[in-house]
Formats: sequence, C-alpha cells, structure tokens
Amino acid sequence: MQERIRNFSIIAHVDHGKSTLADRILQMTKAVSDREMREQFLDSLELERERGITIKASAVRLFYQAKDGQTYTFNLIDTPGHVDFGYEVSRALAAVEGVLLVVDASQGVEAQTIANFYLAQEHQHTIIPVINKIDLPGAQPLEVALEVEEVLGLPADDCVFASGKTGQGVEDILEAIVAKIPAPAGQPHNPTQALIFDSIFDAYQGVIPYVRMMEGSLKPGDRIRIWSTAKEFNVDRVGVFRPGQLEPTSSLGPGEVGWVTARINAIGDAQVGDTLTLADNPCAEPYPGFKPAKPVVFAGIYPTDTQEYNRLREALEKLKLNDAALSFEPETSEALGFGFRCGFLGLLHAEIVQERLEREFDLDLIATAPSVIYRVTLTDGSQTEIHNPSELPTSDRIQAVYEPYVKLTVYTPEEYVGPIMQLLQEKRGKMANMEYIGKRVELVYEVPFGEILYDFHDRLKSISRGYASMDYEQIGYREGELVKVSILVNEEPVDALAFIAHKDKAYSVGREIVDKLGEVIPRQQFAVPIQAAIGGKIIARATVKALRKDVLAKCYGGDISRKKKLLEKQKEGKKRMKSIGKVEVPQEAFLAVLSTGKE
Ligand SMILES: Nc1nc2c(ncn2[C@@H]2O[C@H](COP(=O)(O)OP(=O)(O)OP(=O)(O)O)[C@@H](O)[C@H]2O)c(=O)[nH]1
Repeated sequence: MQERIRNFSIIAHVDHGKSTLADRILQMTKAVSDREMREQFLDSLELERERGITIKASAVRLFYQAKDGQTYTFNLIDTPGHVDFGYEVSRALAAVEGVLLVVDASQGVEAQTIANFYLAQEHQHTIIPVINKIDLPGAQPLEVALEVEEVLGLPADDCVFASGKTGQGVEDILEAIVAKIPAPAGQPHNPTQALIFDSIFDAYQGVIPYVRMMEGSLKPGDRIRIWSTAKEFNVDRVGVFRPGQLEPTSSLGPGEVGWVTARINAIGDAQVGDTLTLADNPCAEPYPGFKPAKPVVFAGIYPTDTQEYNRLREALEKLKLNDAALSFEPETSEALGFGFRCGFLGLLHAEIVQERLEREFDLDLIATAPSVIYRVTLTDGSQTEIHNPSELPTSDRIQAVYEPYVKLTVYTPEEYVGPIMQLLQEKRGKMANMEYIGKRVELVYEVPFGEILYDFHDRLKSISRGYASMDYEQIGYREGELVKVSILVNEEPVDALAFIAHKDKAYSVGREIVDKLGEVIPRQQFAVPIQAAIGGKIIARATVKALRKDVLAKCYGGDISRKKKLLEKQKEGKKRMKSIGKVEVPQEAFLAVLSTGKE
C-alpha cells in the first residue's frame, strides 16, 4: 500500500553516527537477526568497513510495525558524509521524501550538518532532527537541540533523542518517520517515470540500475527506454533491496525503491541521474533536479607494468558505472608511459578510486599528485583548460592564468578563530563573512581551491583540536599569478612531477619538494641530482647520494634466512616503482607535493 511507504535518508556530518544508527534501525525492524548483525551492515564495500566511512549510498527495504497497529514499508537510503561525496548525497535525496538529520550530542552542529540541512531543504523534504549518541558521558543533548533550533531554525521540541549504539530512542525515531514523513506521491496508471539513483555492474546480469519509481509501474517483460539515450531493453526481473541481497518481486509500483535487470550490457547505456520509462507509453518529461557530478580534481593513474594498460582501462570503465562521479581519458606521460588522466570530486575520492582499482581489479598503479583545473588565456587570445600541470604553456605564450576558487565555510568554537584566520591568510584566503552563533563562529572565506586541496583539512583539525569543521563550494575562476614548477631528476624534466604554484610560494614549495624527493628516491649506483626549475631557471636542488654497498654485503657470512628476508624486502620495495631514465622512482615521490606546506 502506497500510503504506508516511507522513503527516507539519513544525513549527518561525518562520524556523527549515521551507519551505526542505520544498523540499529535494521536490527529493530528485524531486517537482520541479531546473529547476522555485524557492524555497519550497509557499508558493504570492504574498503568502507575498513576505513569506517560510508562511500556509496546504499538502499534497503524494511518493515516496521508501528504503534498504530499498521505495518509500514521503509526504504532507507544511506548516504556518505564526507564532503567529497556530496554528489552521492544529492542523488540519494532525490529518491526520498524525508531525512533524519543526525547530530552528535557531544559535538553539536558542524559544517556538513548545515550543508546537508540546506540540501534537504532545497528538496523540500521533511527533516527530523535526531540528537544522537546521548549515551556518551560528554553528551549535551538539550544544548545541542537548542543549537539546532538557533542555527538551523528547526524547533528544539522536534528533536528526537537517541543512541544508535544502545538503541535508546530509536523506536521514537521510527514513530516519527511514520508520523512526519509523507507517503510518496505518484499514480499507478500514469506513464512510468523511474529515477535511476544508483547502479551496479554485475558480471552476469550487466548493469543493474537502482530506481525510485516516481510514477507508474514496472514489471518483468516490460520494454523500457532510457530517456537520454533512447536505448530500449526488455526487463528480465525487478525487485527490492533486502539486507545483503537483491530480492525479486512481481512488480514495482509508484513510490517504491528497487532494482531492474534488463541485460543492459554497455556501460553508459543507463547512467545515474537518467530517467527510465516504458517504450510504448513514455512519460512526457524526465525527472528533474539532479546535480550533475563534476570532477574538480585531476590526477594521472598509470599501471606500474605497461602491459596492464588495457586491464586498467577495463577496470576504470567498470568502476565508473558504480561511481558516476569518476571521469577518465587516456593520457601519455614521458615519464610514466600510457595511462589515464582521471577526474575526481576531491582528494579522498581520488584515494578511494586508486585503492578500489588496486584491490578489486588487482592492479599495481602509480598515481600522480592531484591538481585542480586551471584556465589559461593565451597571447593569441584563445582559451584552454589545463588538467595536467605539465601542459601549462611557457610564460611567453600566456596572457593570463585563472585558478578555481571556493567559498569555504569554517564552523568553529570561538577560541580557535585567531589561528584559523591565520591559516586562511596563509592559504591566500579573503574573508567574506564572519558571524557569531552562540559560542561558535562561522567564518566564510574565498580561497583558491588548489590551496585547500592537500593539507588544509588536517591542519584545521589540528589547530582546533578537532573541533572546527569545514565545507566548501566552487564559486568560479579568478586570475592568479601562477607559475609552473618543473622537476628534473638526473637532469631530465619529469612531466609527472610538474606542478603549478603561486609565484610567491613557488620557491619554498620547490625547495620542499626536492628535499622530499631526495629522501624518498632510493640510492642508485650513481649520484642523482634533483632540481626544481621555473622556466629555464633552477630554483632548488638536492642530491641522492650514490649507493655505497650492496644490500647483501651486510649478510656476508650471515645466515641464509636473513639474506632471503632482505631480498624479499628489496622485492617488496620494487613494487610501485617506475624507472625514469636510469633512476627508480617510487610512488611516494609522485605524491611529494601532497606533503608540502606542513609545519
Ligand atoms: N557512544 C556512542 N558512539 C557512537 C554512537 N553512534 C556511533 N558511534 C560511534 O561513532 C563513530 C562513528 O559512527 P559511524 O556510524 O561510523 O558514523 P557515520 O556518520 O556513519 O560515519 P560516515 O559513514 O563515515 O559518515 C563510531 O566509532 C561509532 O562506534 C552512539 O550512539 N553512541
């Protein structure tokens, strides 16, 4: 019964306890038995469980017997909390009518609490504030409820107090979902309109779109059409999400959340965000309101073994299906050979993609330092986008370089405002606004995106003892005095190591990088000079001294097992190395720029 369906998401600042609460909801609705219950059930990717964060949004259908005696169908769509994955949050939100906005009772409102709140508000969703982790000794539930009222304008009286850990208050949450979140609209006899909010790739069944039925219905045997490509397929099976499995059903009706198999083989035939309809009775319009995923950070990904190029391409194609925000195109590097320039939503996203490629596809990769996209106006008046720092033309051909800016919001207890402003100044930020909200301060700055890409979040956390939080959005391009710094290893420029920096910082960053490279490049049979240069001018230099002894020399006369161990260690060390000219360069070297700027 459609009126007893409730579709909702859980949104929160990172670590405020979404996944734990989702687990408890699963358990209390008996979706999984206590025996089956394992921590963070919805985080099905191995990587997610290991890192303790949610990367992919996942959906599950639950049944709840409410106090009014009726059984309700809940579709819970879990969302990730990290700022890189805002896109997944917005996709999840398009598929629901309401959200639980979870706020940690010991941390209070944080930057992404606010950002997610606005996202939910834009969708005009019902928002149920949940003050979570009330079991913690440091919990201040009432203060936090008042903060929610003050900062977000949600009445403190509407807050539900709960602990995902102990289960306290979780029943109140379930009752609030029934009482406050509206049943989905949509008519069974209207032309079918289904929103693809996610998809996975299955080796046997091809692309499996995850859909939210907005209008009409869908059943096996239907001929479907994908709106933007006009491609048609026959539906094999439809079904719903049960914990840990895809459960087939006879049909999907309006308001339901489920999956479709239709032997969609070609990657790209059923993209996330697209609308699925029936070929013989199509809907008039696609479902609107999707925020397209736009990569903002680019990095090169290369196989350590050049033979693996095709396998890497296949892996990227498969991964892209499961990760709509990833983009890639072939790239050649003099230093690294054939690989791909990949676009990501942020640094964490880049790291996760690399890790998934290595684990799920068993590839050995070298990644270059992620960089933002620069725009250049050339002296002949033409404009170009720079996705790879090594492509920046020489200064005589450049009229102006533009760098992307973000509006950065930092939310912090007032005692840390001084050091945070200093940090922002160092990052070339300009203050746009500063507002006191109780004992907290909201700082709004306009900052070059490239400046906050690498270490900003870590430094913000460390100078505020973990209390400050941040969120950002892109606000366009501004002209900057930017230069390309080339890095030469053994007198040879290495394109994959080049980076772009503000002219006032180029010297110090160049210095730091050659020093760092001097540390991480292992000694070779000969001395290796490492240099940083702007144009033809060398600005910094370091030397990797020549190797004096063979590693095995130490074992002369020693026992054989030790010798073996050393050889193994050496082999291990060889992995993820790339020969540049005659020099073996390890993965770390390509990421040296990431560790600059730390004190
Ligand atoms: N004491 C207490 N700890 C909790 C509670 N809920 C979650 N935690 C802990 O808080 C940490 C974060 O919880 P998660 O559920 O992973 O948080 P999350 O918001 O899902 O995190 P992301 O998926 O990374 O966004 C974990 O160490 C949990 O054990 C709670 O109600 N009480």
